[in-house]
Amino acid sequence: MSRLAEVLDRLVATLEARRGGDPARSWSARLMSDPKLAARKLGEEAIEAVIAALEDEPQALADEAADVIYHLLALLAAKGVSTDEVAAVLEEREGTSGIEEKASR
Ligand SMILES: N=c1c2ncn([C@@H]3O[C@H](COP(=O)(O)OP(=O)(O)OP(=O)(O)O)[C@@H](O)[C@H]3O)c2ncn1[C@@H]1O[C@H](COP(=O)(O)O)[C@@H](O)[C@H]1O
Repeated sequence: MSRLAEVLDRLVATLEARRGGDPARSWSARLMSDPKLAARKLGEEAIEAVIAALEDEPQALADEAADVIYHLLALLAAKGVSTDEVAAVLEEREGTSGIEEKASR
């Protein structure tokens, strides 16, 4: 398994462990108890990632990418969408061309 896949697995487990926890002590618990906050934070982090990319700042982009991934996982958890559901969509797309898929829409 890749290093990213391993850390994502641990992060998903951490989020589940924080579910229902004290929002004052855990940012994950706070995000999962407030899906609108989780969605807003994901949007903010995505914009920060775009800015880092446009400003050509590789380390800032890596930092913001980590924020985006964490907040996306928290939003999925908050909305009860499992990472298996996302994996199933990605698996379905494997072997297809993104360009062809876009053209058929
Ligand atoms: N990966 C993260 C992670 N990434 C970002 N964040 C938090 O997300 C919040 C983002 O809020 P802000 O945008 O206001 O903060 P910011 O981006 O630093 O501020 P700006 O630069 O945007 O002004 C910060 O409080 C970060 O600490 C994270 N909080 C938690 N985790 C993971 O979740 C675990 C459990 O954390 P708790 O749930 O807090 O116990 C941690 O051990 C980590 O593994």
